[in-house]
Amino acid sequence: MKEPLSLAVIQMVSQAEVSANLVVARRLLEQAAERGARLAVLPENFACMGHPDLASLARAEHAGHGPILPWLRQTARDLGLWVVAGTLPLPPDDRPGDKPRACSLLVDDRGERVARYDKLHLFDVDVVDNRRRYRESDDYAAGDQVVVADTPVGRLGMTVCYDVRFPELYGALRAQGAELISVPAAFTAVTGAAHWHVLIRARAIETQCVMLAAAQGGVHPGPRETFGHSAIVDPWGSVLAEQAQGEAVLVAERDESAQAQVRQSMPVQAHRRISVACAVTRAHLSE
Ligand SMILES: O=C(O)CNC(=O)[C@H](CS)NC(=O)CCC(=O)C(=O)O
Repeated sequence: MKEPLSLAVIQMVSQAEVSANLVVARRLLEQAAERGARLAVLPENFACMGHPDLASLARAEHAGHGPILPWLRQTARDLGLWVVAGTLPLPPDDRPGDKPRACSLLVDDRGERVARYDKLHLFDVDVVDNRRRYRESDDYAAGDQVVVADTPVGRLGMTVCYDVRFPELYGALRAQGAELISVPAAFTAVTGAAHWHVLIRARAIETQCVMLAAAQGGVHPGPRETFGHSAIVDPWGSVLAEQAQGEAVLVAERDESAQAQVRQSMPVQAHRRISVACAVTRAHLSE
């Protein structure tokens, strides 16, 4: 018998203080490891929601003085767990003076960094909630790369939150062989209620990938309310596990033969008539 490939999605209600969020994240990752997970996905901004000075935090992390990266390496190593570290603010590796990006890091079970994905689509949107206006580009610059990485649970495509509204990114990930797709998120309560489930299930169905959607779900400083409903969705679009609000650990097994069956019986990748050129446009990059 092959060892099961268990996947975990962590839901949090992160606050402004980094150290307190890291204590919570550690406890939830421990639960994921105890339940047999090989890879776990943390939500967007797991370590800081409503942090007053993201630029300084990003600079400190890049310089190796921040609290988050050493914590991440240590936790992954202690628990023997691959971790998708939701997002944290980091400048580009080779340009530490640049504006931070919303960076999703993949670390392996020895705590080594395996991949870095910088959120491509920034949430500059007017929403009818108590904040009304989101301008993510005030704090962050956009990424410029599509990223897949091989893990023991399969080939992972990396995305973040608002990206989930841009199916061509997911098509590019499928074309690059993705079998699982991570979506750390902090959807607003308003847009989440209207669109979240449709979007994550549609991306699962279109790509025939497992969607690992790790959300923030509750009330944060601001105040700001996030939708939650973290979920693991299988390649047929079925929701295998879900949590509406509050801290949670979701675990599900990757069924490789079921995924192969879906892809074989409905070969959408072979049927594709329109291929979208997979060049990331730089036109929207700020600065
Ligand atoms: O700013 C932070 O503290 C954390 N980052 C976020 O919350 C990000 C950028 S503001 N949120 C989204 O992308 C929401 C997308 C969304 O809600 C939708 O597409 O409807």
